[in-house]
Amino acid sequence: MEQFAATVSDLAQKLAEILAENLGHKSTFFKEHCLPSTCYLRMNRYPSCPISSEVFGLMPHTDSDFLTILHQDQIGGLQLIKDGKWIAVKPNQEALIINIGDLFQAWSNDVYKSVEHRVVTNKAIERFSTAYFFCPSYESVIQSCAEPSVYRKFSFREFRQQVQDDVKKLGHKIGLPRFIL
Ligand SMILES: O=C(O)CCC(=O)C(=O)O
Ligand SMILES: [Fe+2]
Repeated sequence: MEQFAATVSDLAQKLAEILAENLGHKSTFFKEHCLPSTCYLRMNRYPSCPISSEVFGLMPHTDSDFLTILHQDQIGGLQLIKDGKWIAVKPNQEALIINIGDLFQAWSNDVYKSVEHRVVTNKAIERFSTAYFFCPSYESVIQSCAEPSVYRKFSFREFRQQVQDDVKKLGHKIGLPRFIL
């Protein structure tokens, strides 16, 4: 697991730099703000569920980070929204899935989009996945790399707090729309 974390941590740094350079920004932001101590791994277990059509493994959401690197087993269940339709992501244990998170959407001024995804459960078989969340420190300020900016600048702490408050009050995350100028 430590080896996996080290490998995906390097990969996340490289991908973030490439995605930033692609927008014309040779950014040191990610090296300075996204450290091994501010990123984290989550191991997900989805028990089998006889009423799978009524129960999500994971509710529809976007990730509150820059990038997520995901490894899933052969069971399947991850879906993402494309043109208003839920599309199943074909399970492939030899592949990693890269998701753009909310912070990259804000940083790129909506050029990169944080994809909405969910997990449906399997009637008979449990499923496992491992997700690496590429996050900055709570003090880091996320600001658009282009003008005019779609979102006001915010600290990662502020963003997480707003998400938590919304989930508590409304039962779901609002996310970036809270920060539109
Ligand atoms: O288990 C999966 O395939 C997705 C996990 C996920 O979206 C998350 O942990 O945020
Ligand atoms: Fe997710």
